[in-house]
Amino acid sequence: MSEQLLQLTAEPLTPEAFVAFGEVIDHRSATFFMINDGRTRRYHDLAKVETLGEEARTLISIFVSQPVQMPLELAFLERHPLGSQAFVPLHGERFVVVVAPAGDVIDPDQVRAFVTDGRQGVNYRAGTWHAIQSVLDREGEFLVVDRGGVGHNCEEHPLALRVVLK
Ligand SMILES: NC(=O)N[C@@H](O)C(=O)O
Ligand code: NI
Repeated sequence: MSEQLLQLTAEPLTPEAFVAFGEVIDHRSATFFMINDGRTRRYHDLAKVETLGEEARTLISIFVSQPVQMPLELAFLERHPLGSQAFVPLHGERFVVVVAPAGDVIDPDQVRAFVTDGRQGVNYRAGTWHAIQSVLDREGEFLVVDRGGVGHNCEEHPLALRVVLK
């Protein structure tokens, strides 16, 4: 039996809409305190880095990704059970975010699609199902913070998806 194609329209990303999946990394919606003799605003602790399991450690990487074409056709979502994963654009790149709540089965009714505004990053909570990075418009460079260590930390869940922008 062919798998049902799930069609989604990407909504503008907001911290409130994303709360079930992790955090939106965006200083514009955050508080700060002054440091460096009043020269720097520190927008502190914007997202929770999770690193679980044997020899777990935090990795800082750079992803340079080619843009996706819309509508975005996806065949699976993935999850990282042993750690969070954050993506922060380095040059104002917009990207598409597709997520579903953690759990061993994905309920199609709970899958959500978002589009960022170029100033936002995301931090997927450990176990949150998500599409692989999907940058729009042009080649994108992202700072990525996620988990290294022993153990398998990337699982896929087949799901036929088509995502459109409004
Ligand atoms: N595999 C990898 O490092 N990246 C993916 O997890 C992704 O979410 O893009
Ligand atoms: Ni991932």
